Amino acid sequence: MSKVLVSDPIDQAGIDILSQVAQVDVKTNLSPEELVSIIPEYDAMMIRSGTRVTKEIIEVGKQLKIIGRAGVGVDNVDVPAATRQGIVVVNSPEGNTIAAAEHALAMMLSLSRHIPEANQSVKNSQWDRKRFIGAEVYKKTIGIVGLGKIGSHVATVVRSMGMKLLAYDPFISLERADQLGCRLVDMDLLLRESDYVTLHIPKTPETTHLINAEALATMKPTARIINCSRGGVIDEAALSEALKTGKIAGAALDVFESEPLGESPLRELGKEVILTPHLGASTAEAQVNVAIDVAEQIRDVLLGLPARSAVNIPGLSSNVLEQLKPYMRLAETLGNLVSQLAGGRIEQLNVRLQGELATNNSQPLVVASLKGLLSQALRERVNYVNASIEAKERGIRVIETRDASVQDYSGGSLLLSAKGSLGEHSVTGALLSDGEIHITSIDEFPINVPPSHHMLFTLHRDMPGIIGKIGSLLGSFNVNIASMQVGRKIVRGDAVMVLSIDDPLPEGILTEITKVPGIRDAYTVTL
Ligand SMILES: NC(=O)C1=CN([C@@H]2O[C@H](COP(=O)(O)OP(=O)(O)OC[C@H]3O[C@@H](n4cnc5c(N)ncnc54)[C@H](O)[C@@H]3O)[C@@H](O)[C@H]2O)C=CC1
Ligand SMILES: O=C(O)CCC(=O)C(=O)O
Repeated sequence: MSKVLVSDPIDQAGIDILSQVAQVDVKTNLSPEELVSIIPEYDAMMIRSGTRVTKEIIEVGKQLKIIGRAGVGVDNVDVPAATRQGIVVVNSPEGNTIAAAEHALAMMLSLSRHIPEANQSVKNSQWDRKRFIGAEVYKKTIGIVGLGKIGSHVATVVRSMGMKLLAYDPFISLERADQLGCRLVDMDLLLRESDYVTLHIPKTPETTHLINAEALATMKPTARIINCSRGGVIDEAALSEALKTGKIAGAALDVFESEPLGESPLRELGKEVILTPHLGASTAEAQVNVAIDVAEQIRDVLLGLPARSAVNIPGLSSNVLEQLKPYMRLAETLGNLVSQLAGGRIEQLNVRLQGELATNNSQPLVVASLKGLLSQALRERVNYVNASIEAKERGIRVIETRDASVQDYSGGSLLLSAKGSLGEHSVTGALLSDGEIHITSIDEFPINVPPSHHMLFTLHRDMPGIIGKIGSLLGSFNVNIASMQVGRKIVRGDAVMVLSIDDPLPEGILTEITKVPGIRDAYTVTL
């Protein structure tokens, strides 16, 4: 039975799903050393933001197949290291959207009305109403940085509160911003005109310290900033200074450069600052959503099924995946076949999507072709996650082409050709109406055979008696032929023969076959 380590608090709904297929160990607050020592026995990890899944943990986690992040941000996982090791990393892109947006809104209103300080004063038996004069958000301008899922929900709500909306997001269209009632502007204008700035961006090299001393100096002295996205997008030292010197009026932060927040000048500030301990996703509803979403994906991957929100399998959204899955099987089979025909070191793989297939996203098919191509060399070490990296590291050049004009099979066909140190070979395949894979050409010779576990291919002169000779030779070695087909372009020219055989070819027989007059080459293949 598979073993899953849950190393952060996860809702029971997720644990129940995992328990259907695995032994689930919930061990929270582990030190990095403890994690390193126990991770080798686990097939999957489920985490929130508390666990840092470092390269060291990944490297010793030899059994790991999947790391599930019950939330959005995967910046606490070394995704490149996981990818290299073929570990799928999944998240829950939407499970906590509303929770995080509502936390930002709560922060904005709390900051405007000094709710935390006012609450504390009443609890301290005071009744000071003058100290807590607030500001209304109605008719004020809010600048939303990052108009993705959370930023969009914030926009929808603040619009209905009568605020004027500015947005900065270089990856969002004018139409989308328009739909949300936002004026898309540059960052400088957003900072200059906003009474409230709310950040909803990932932490990337571009967004790190996006809000620095210079940016803060641009803001109005009455402006307030809210960060419920990622620590590090604000320079905390510069922010503390700007608050202390009155360059801006307030800040509400849920996330920090280092978590848990240690010694910080932010702690010394008064009612102009609200700090929460990364609570954006902490609602009962969001925790159920993300736990179910991620646990289902871990369960599926442990059962050999694809994950719907993998962050490190390029181009595989769930819709694309469902539609292309049979063709990915085809691509993988053809990749495996062509690598065995080409033999030696492969230098280049051409992937041609033909007919209807030419209108599809090629990336999943390329990845599947590479997985098949490398499966002889890497066996189970290669998967959809690391196939592209492994190919790149081996210097395999990948060329993708499309030809919609080829109308050979309904649904289209896929042609792979591999060029290597021993020559070049090509194979074409398609799916028949029942979804069965068929190899439809070898080195441009038309054939129509389903792949089988053991196969023998010959290139020979099309002349009487040759098929009989191969049959007798195989018989003399006690090899049983399950099926046989010949493909040729012209009568008595060159031809290929494809045999499905019941057992692997015994040692030495391939050399005997190549000695048969008329046989130019012979290849044995295991699929
Ligand atoms: N505080 C908390 O507990 C939570 C925090 N988050 C964090 O909130 C952030 C936003 O999450 P979602 O809206 O779900 O992500 P999303 O991917 O839907 O949206 C992010 C947006 O940021 C934009 N963006 C990327 N680089 C940018 C740049 N340089 N400048 C401006 N915009 C840029 C993208 O175009 C995208 O529209 C993430 O960092 C996520 O980790 C999410 C959930 C809970
Ligand atoms: O797991 C959590 O509570 C943090 C959520 C979060 O930051 C995210 O989903 O990106």
